[in-house]
Amino acid sequence: MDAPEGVCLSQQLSQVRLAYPRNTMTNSTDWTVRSLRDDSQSTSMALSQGSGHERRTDGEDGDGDVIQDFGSQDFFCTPDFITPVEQQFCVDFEGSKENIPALGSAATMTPMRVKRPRPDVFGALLNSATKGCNPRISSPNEMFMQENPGEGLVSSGKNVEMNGLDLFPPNSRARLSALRRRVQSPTCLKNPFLPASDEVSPAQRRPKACGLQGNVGGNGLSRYRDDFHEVQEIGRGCFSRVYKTVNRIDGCFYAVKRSHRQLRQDSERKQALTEVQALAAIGAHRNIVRYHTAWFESDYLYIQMELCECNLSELRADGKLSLERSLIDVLWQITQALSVVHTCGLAHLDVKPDNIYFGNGAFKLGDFGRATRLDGTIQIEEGDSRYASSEILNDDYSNLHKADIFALGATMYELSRGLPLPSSGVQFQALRQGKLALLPGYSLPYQLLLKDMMNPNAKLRPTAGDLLKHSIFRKITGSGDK
Ligand SMILES: Nc1ncnc2c1ncn2[C@@H]1O[C@H](COP(=O)(O)OP(=O)(O)OP(=O)(O)O)[C@@H](O)[C@H]1O
Repeated sequence: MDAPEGVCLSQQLSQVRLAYPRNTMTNSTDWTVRSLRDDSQSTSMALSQGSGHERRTDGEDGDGDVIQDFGSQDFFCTPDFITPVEQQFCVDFEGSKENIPALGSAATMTPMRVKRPRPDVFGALLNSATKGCNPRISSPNEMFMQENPGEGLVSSGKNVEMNGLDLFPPNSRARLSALRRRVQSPTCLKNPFLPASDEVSPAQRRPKACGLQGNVGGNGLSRYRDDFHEVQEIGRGCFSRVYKTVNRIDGCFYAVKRSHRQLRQDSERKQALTEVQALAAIGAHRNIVRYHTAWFESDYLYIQMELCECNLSELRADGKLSLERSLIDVLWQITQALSVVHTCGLAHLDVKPDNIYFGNGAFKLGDFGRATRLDGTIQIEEGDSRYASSEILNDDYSNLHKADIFALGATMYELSRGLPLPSSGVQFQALRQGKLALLPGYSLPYQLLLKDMMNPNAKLRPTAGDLLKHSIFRKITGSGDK
């Protein structure tokens, strides 16, 4: 062979090295190596001399030459790769499926697995598939090929395997199911910054196999399952179920609320999103149940929120809320929440003991599912009639912030009295006329304050801002001018 041919071969060999993974070795076609080595000996010494890669062993072919690195027969294991004229080596995998058959095209090729342990490759692959990060990618195979050119591929007859899973053909549902089965929820991480009392126990951190019905998204993947470990169901309302969960990344507990129904119509989605959008608009406040994020999955709405311990109805039932002092504390904190809500131009419209939570050392207003704008630009859905003021019942929405004050007064009245409020009848009417029963054991200023808050005339009720200045809170704030 003359020099130019040798140079050409060297260039081709270096291309092969770029294109083909190491260790894809077979010893079945060493004739090609031998002939090439003989031919190229004069100009491609690096292939056989001084490189230190060549090693003599007793190979199966009896020849005894198995070369384990660059220049070995492994780079020439198929006739495809030794085509001498206008040879087209695949340097760029770039997700092109055209490259794939070449790996398995030799009839005599011994299947040999090249595995690189990549524990997260499926999770990453599926995650990015969900998020549609690359619109050019139409299958997990292509995704892997783009992200890991030339890596982890295994020749196995007609198809190519990755980590033992045959990934082709691409349009196979069974293949996707197999892929899905291989995805294991990661274990929840421990948050080292949490106090010991808030730590998630090892049992709670353990991955769980099953849970919510219909938890898998339309593309077979679940953000809920991926991001959260479900501990238990903690409550049900008319609209949703609420689960105690642990976030797998930050290791903290959260409440995740999932709609009962699949929300397919735009109108029902819009309605369901009221709570999310109201909470997002208001922002974080110590006395408002904190909203973190929300998403749709299989047409169910999921809302990630701060986890609370209990609500006021439960506290009252446990006898922990009977003292005036503790009720004034509740009133002070929820009035602060209402002050923020009203300042943001919103009304809650469903203030009641069930929707006031205790968690992280504070009382918090929650369930903003009926929140609306004070300016009346959003359709109003009335809340629980037991706490509804007379003007709301008469469809007068001109003082919506005062409707919240009435509902908070009614809430405090109910908790103080220890009896459920009527939803109709004489007593129901009396309360809307400002006729409150005496509350034995409670101070006069406290009772008068509740009477003010439940004044039949909305305009005469104090605003949240007025309330915060009331002298009854002096012990809490150390100030107050009334
Ligand atoms: N952030 C939270 N932390 C702890 N428990 C919660 C939380 N949010 C809700 N819950 C529990 O889940 C139950 C149902 O929640 P919620 O009342 O908000 O459901 P809903 O269907 O949206 O409301 P509604 O029935 O009032 O329309 C509550 O009664 C409460 O026990």
